[in-house]
Amino acid sequence: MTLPACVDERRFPDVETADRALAEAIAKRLRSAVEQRGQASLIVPGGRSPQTMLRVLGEQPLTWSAVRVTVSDERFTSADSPDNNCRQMRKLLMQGPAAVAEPIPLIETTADPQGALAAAQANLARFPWPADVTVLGLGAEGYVGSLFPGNPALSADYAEQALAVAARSPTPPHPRIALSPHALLMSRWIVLMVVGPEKAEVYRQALACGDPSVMPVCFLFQQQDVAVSVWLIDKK
Ligand SMILES: O=C1O[C@H](COP(=O)(O)O)[C@@H](O)[C@H](O)[C@H]1O
Repeated sequence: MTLPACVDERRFPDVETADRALAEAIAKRLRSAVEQRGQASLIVPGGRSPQTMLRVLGEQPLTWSAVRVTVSDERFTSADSPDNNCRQMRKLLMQGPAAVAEPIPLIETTADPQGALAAAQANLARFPWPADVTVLGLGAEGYVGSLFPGNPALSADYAEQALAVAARSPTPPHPRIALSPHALLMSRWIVLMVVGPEKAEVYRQALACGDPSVMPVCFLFQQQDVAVSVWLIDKK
């Protein structure tokens, strides 16, 4: 299958090699952003795909105090819940050298669900856009972040969108907040982690599908402004 012009696929024989290569590539970009602009910004996903990579990335030498980090999406959970993506980011990435990076949470309290979207927007105003690096996981139904099939943001005009949008997982329990397609495409480099044969099959289906309202990841493939590297491990 011919790949979209914005996509380059990088295939790896195993997860360890892929995670180390990605951590080193991200660190290189963040280092160069700090050198050129005095600051750097990074978006990371929740879920299982990035877990080891985040640990390896957090050990990389760079001026982490100049780096702001946020998550691609968040669930309405308490900050100490194992399901909280920002908690995972702090626990895995922000150890060792990366402990001094500045985290920007999307949801800080579950006490005010009505005000949560406005609060997320306010937090995201502190994030230096465009993101130097945005890492995304690929969900089983072809979603990225918490942009699940049918989310209205996937069929709206991206240029008109807010940075964060309301989202709901098809399987309960948590309502969510997701970075919008507009926000995710405001990146200098996007990496899509496709880990394992099942996800590789989802990725191939998405390339063939081409409709973001059915397989949300497709919105990454239908643009020409941002390079998207697919970090592909299609073996067990
Ligand atoms: O719910 C979510 O799932 C996706 C994919 O997770 P994975 O465990 O299949 O890697 C993740 O990227 C997203 O941030 C998370 O909230």
